[in-house]
Amino acid sequence: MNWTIPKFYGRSFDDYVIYCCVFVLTWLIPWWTRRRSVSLPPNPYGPSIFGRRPAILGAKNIWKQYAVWAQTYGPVISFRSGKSFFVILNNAAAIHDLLQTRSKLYSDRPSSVMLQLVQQDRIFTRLSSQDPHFPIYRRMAQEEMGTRGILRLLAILDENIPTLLKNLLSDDENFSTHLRNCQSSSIMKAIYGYSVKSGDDHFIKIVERWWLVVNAYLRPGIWLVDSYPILKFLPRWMPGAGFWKFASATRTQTNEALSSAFIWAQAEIKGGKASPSFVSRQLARHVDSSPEYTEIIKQVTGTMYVAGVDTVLSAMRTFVLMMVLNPDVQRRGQEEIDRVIGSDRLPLTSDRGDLPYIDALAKEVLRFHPPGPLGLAHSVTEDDIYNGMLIPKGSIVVPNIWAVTHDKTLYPNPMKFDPLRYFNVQLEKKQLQPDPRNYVYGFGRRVCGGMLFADAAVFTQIAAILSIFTISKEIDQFGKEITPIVDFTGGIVTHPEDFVCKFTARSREAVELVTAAMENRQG
Ligand code: HEM
Repeated sequence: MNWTIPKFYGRSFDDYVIYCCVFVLTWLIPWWTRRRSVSLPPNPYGPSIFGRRPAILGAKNIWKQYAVWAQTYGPVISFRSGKSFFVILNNAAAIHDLLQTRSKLYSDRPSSVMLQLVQQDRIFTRLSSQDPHFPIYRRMAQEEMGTRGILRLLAILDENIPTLLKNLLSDDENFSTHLRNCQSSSIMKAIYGYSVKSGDDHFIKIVERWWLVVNAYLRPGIWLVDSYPILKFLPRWMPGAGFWKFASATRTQTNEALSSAFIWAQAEIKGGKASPSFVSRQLARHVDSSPEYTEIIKQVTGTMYVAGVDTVLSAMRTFVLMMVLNPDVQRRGQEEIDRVIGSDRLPLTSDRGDLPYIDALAKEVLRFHPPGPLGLAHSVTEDDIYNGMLIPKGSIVVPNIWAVTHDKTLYPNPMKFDPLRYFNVQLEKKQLQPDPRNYVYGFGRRVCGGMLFADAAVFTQIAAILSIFTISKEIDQFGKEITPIVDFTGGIVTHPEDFVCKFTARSREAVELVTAAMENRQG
């Protein structure tokens, strides 16, 4: 029998063989050789047998473990978890070189099958830097919360302080709840023009229920379907397809969390009753634009709430813990407030320039425990080579912010809580320690979209609390002081583990000041 080789598009099979050879010789082999000549960053776990690693990013204290490994393996370490390849950057130089200097390459976010299934890949913190809408998201955040926009928002932060102080006066046991409500109220007002009436607020509950789920279950590496995307074709009734149930419940929750307050704000604007807000200004600015813009405003503002409450709360809980454990620092802060502000009024956001010690104290809180010790993971869009190591395209790149803010070469004696480290006169070597805000708010094109708002909120709450209260150790039933342990939860945003303490009003005048501030607010 005679075999005839068929022709495709007028070319013979031989032609295609030759094209393939040319492709392999001119592109594939050099690429392969280049890739083989550099090695991956050291893997502290050693070779993996089954290709799957435990989900580790949100584990408690994992940032400390990475920092310890960095001492043995160098500042850049890597490992594989299922199909994901993780690169952890453990010092300021590596973070600067990759996430800042090569920001164009390193600004993507890791996506995953699960994120797409729950439709979370459109929220600000998760949006791909390759998405055509990404520059619009960033521009919007800049317009509303950048150096000019922030000036409109400072009054909101000041307005919410009297309620916080009043709540702490009447019920210091639940100080975390009061701190959370204060920050939630400020954000809801700034974003939607919505005034939160009680801690039991309907909109806040919706968002917080959703965020609890997201924080706990949407970390890279948790779901098997992320490592083995083929699993998404499993019929929903099959064992192992339980992720479908989670995905569909979370998708509904996501939609509700992003839409509820937004729809309320739209109705207020339509009815001519709205107070100025992020939503009202942006809707007015894009009044003739497509519905696409409305969707973007909804995604951006919804993310602002979730990104902005837990983070500030974490910093404030660390502040309270540090005040319990460092009474000298607390006293010094109070002295500065008494000297500069006096006892006739509460400190305001605008007092920052006159309160350098409180300013330093706020920085030290962020350094001592960055609310996101591992920041938010970036992802790299091309193969890259750094210091002779290959960072493969698609790697999940994690900045270990905690390791930087506890690097002895930058911050001597890093476990000491010491605001004086930012005053160069205090340092024998005259070496100024870097401002930790350069690290704790993230890097490059993905730097925190609400950084100035967050920073002003942390400063104002700290100054106001120290002007009215002394925070101290709680006394147990046997009359002994309870010393809290310095220990932090796992998660993306991490908090001090629950602890008890007392808020005692510093004087009768302080109590009267709070009462008067509340009356002014209501009047
Ligand atoms: C002390 C409080 C806060 C800290 C420590 C903090 C820290 C961070 C960090 C580390 C990132 C990731 C940056 C990166 O990927 O390199 C981030 C992103 C972000 N933050 Fe904050 N944040 C805080 C408060 C806020 C507030 C109050 C808002 C809004 C009102 C906000 C909005 C955002 C947004 C929208 C992003 C996503 C930016 C993007 O993906 O392009 N944050 N933040």
